[in-house]
Amino acid sequence: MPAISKTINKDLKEERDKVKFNIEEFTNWFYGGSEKVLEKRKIENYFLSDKSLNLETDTSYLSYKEKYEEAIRRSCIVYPKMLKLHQELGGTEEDFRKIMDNLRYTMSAIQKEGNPFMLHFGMFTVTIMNLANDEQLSEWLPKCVNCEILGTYAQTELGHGTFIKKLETTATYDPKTKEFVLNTPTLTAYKWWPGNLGHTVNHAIVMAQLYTKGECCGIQPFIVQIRDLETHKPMPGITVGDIGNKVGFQTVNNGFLAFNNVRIPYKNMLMKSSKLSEDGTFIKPKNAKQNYGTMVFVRVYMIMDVVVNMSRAATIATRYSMVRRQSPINPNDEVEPKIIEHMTQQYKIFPAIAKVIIYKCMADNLRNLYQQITLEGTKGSFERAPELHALSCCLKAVCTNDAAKTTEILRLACGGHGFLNSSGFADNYKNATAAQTYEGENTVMLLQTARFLIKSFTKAKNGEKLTEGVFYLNDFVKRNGKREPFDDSIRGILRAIQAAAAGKISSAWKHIEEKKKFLTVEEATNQTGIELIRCAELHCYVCLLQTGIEEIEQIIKNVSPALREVFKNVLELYAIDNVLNMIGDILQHVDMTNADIDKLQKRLEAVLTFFRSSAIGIVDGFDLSDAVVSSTLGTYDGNVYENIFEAAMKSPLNQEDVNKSFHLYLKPFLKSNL
Ligand SMILES: CCCCCCCC/C=C\CCCCCCCCCCCCCCCC(=O)SCCNC(=O)CCNC(=O)[C@H](O)C(C)(C)COP(=O)(O)OP(=O)(O)OC[C@H]1O[C@@H](n2cnc3c(N)ncnc32)[C@H](O)[C@@H]1OP(=O)(O)O
Ligand SMILES: Cc1cc2nc3c(=O)[nH]c(=O)nc-3n(C[C@H](O)[C@H](O)[C@H](O)COP(=O)(O)OP(=O)(O)OC[C@H]3O[C@@H](n4cnc5c(N)ncnc54)[C@H](O)[C@@H]3O)c2cc1C
Repeated sequence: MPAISKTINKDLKEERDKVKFNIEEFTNWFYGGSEKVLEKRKIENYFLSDKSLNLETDTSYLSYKEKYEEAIRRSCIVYPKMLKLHQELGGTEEDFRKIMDNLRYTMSAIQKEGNPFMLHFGMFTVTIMNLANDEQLSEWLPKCVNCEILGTYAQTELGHGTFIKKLETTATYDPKTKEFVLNTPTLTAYKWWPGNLGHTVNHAIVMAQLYTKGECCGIQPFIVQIRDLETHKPMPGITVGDIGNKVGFQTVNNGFLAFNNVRIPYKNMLMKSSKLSEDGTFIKPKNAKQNYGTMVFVRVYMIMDVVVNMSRAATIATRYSMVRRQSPINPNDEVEPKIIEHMTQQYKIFPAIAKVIIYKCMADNLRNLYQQITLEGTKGSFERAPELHALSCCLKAVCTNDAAKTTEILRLACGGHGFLNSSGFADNYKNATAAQTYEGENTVMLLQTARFLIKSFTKAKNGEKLTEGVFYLNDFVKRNGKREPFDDSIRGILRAIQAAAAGKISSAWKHIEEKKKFLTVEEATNQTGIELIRCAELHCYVCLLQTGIEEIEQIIKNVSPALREVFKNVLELYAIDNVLNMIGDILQHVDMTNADIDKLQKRLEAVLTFFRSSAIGIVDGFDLSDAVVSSTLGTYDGNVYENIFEAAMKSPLNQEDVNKSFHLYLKPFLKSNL
C-alpha cells in the first residue's frame, strides 16, 4: 500500500491563494449573516461529532435490510438530539425551523439514501398544523413535536398519484357510532409510495374520499393509527408493508397500505377547512384547494433542497478539476494542465455554481411569499393562492429537473472517477431524480403553471391588470405583435426572455383557440401540451432571472468591492448562459442578429475566465464540511488519489486475498479448459 500523506494538495492551495474576495464574507451572505453561520456550524458539529453515528462506515456495501436498520439506528440518535436542542433553544416553531434548515445539509452526511423519518415533520406534522382545528391541534401537535408518535402522508395509490380526485380509498361516516369506516375497495386503491410507511411509522394522514349520507364529498384528510404503539404490529384491518427496491431513496421505506373496515373516531377527520357535523352534514371549505396545502409547502421547501444538492455537486467537481491534471493544451507543454484550464470544463462547472446562488435567492423569496400567502389564508383571504401554486409548480419542476441534469454534467466533468460511488454523485443524482417525480410529476407541474399563464394571457388580452409575476404579459399585449428589440444589458436580457415567454404563451393561446373550433377546450389544451410546458419553463426562467437581478442589486449595495465583482459576474454568467441556451425561443420573438449572438458568446467566454479565480472561493464559501460533501473527489484538502485508494480498500472483496468463488467456480472452470 502506498504511503498516504494528508496535507492540503498544493494545486488546490495555489487556487485558493488566487481568490481575491473574503470567503467568510460570502459565507455570511449565503447563510444570512455571521450569527447564522456560527449557529449552522454549531448545529452541524453537534450532530456530526457524535461518534455513535459511525459515519465512517460505507453504508453503500450494506444489504437493503441492513441499510434500513442502520438508517433507523442513526435516526434514533439524531432525533432525540434534535428534540433536546429544540428545547434548549427555546422550543418555539422558529427554533424548530432553524434546526431543520441546518439539518437539511447535515442529513446528507447521515442519511445518504434518504431519511426514514423525513415525512414525520415534513408532511404529517405540517398537515396537522395546516388542517387541524384548534381542538385537534392541541391533541395531536404535542405528540408530533415530541415524537411520541411517528407519522407519514398517505395520498398516492397504486392506480392514481397525479389525478388525486380519482383516489379510491373510502372513508364512510357512520353517524350511529360517530366513526369513519375506511376501506380499500380494489388493488389499485392500495396506498402505494408514501415515505416511511412500510415498517417505520405508526400513524398516517390518509387522504380518502369522504362518503356521508350516501354522497361523495371529495378527498379529505384523516389521521389513522396503523401500528400498535407497543408491539408495532399492524392495527386490526390494516395491511401495511414495504414496496421494495427502488432507483434510489432506499432507506426512505416507501410503503403500501390497505384498509378493511377500519374504524376511526369522528375527531380524526382534520376539520379546519372542510367540516362534517356529527349528524353527517358536510360543510364545504371556503377554498376547495386548501387540502392541497401540504403539497405546496413541500414544493416550496424542495427548492432549498435543490440548493443543497447542487452546491454539493458543484463543490466536488470544482475541487476535483483543480487537482486533476490531464491533456496539455499546447502539445509540447511539459506539465499537464489542471483540467479546469480546459474552457469546456469551465463551461460544465461554473454555470452550476452561478445557479446555486440564483436558486438560493429564489428559494428564500419563495419561502417568504409562501409565509405571506399562508398568513392571508388564515385570515380567510385566498386571492393569491393560485399565483403561489403556479409559481411553486414551475419552480419545483424546473429546479429539480435542473438539479438532476446538472449533477449528471458535473459527474461527467469528473471523468471515470465520477462514476465511483465514493465520488458522491450517485446519491446526489438519485435524490435529485426522485424529486423530479415526487410531490407532483414535473410535466404535470409545468402544465399547472401553463394553465395559470393561459388564463393570465386571456385577462391581459381583455385589458385586465395582472398579478406582479406576469406583468410582462400586459407589456407584450400592448406591443401588439411588434418584436422586442434586443438590448444586451442584463435587464435587456431579462426583457428578451420575457418576450420569448410571452410570445410562446401567446402562440399556445392562439393554437388552443384554433383547436377549440373542432375539439373541447380540454382536448385542445392537451393537443397543445408540448408548447404549454415550454411556456411554463420560459416563465420560470423569467422569474428566476428577475429575482436574481433584484436580489443581487440589493446584495451589491452591502458587500465589499471584491465580493461585489463576484456577484456581478454570477449574474452575468447566469443571464448569458440562460439566453444562449434558449436562443431558438428568443429568435422567434426578439430582434437579435448574428452579431448579437457572437457578442454574447464572447461575453460567456470572458465571464468564465473571470470565474476561474473565484470558483474555489465560492464553493469553499458554501461552507460544506467534508462529511456533508461526502466525496472522495471533493474533500477540502484535495487529496483525491489518496481518498480514492482508501475507499477502494473498504470494498468487502478486498478484505480477503482470495474470494471463495475462486474455489467454487473459477478454479473448476479454468481446470476444465486445460
Ligand atoms: C412548536 C414546534 C412546532 C414544530 C412544528 C414543526 C413543523 C415543521 C416545520 C418545518 C419543517 C421543515 C421541514 C421541511 C422538509 C420538507 C421536505 C419534506 C420531505 C418530503 C419528501 C417528499 C416525499 C414525497 C411526498 C409526495 O409525493 S406526496 C404526494 C404528492 N402528490 C402530488 O403532488 C399530486 C399532484 N397532483 C396535484 O397536485 C393535483 O392533482 C393537480 C395536478 C394540481 C390537479 O388537481 P385537481 O384535479 O384538483 O385540479 P383541477 O380540477 O385540474 O383544477 C386546477 C385548479 O386548481 C387550482 N389548484 C390546484 N392546486 C392548487 C393549490 N395547491 N393551491 C391553489 N390552487 C390550486 C389550479 O390553480 C386550478 O385553478 P383554475 O382556476 O385554473 O381552475
Ligand atoms: C421517491 C418517491 C417518494 C414518494 N413519496 C410519496 C409520499 O410520501 N406520499 C405520497 O402520497 N406519494 C408519494 N410518492 C408518489 C408521487 O407523489 C407520485 O408518484 C407522483 O405524484 C406522480 O404520480 P403518478 O405516479 O401517478 O404518475 P403518473 O401520473 O402515472 O405519471 C406517468 C406519466 O403520465 C404523465 N401524465 C399524467 N397525468 C398527466 C397529465 N394530466 N398531462 C400530461 N401528462 C400526464 C406524466 O407526465 C408521466 O409522464 C412518491 C413517489 C416517489 C417516486
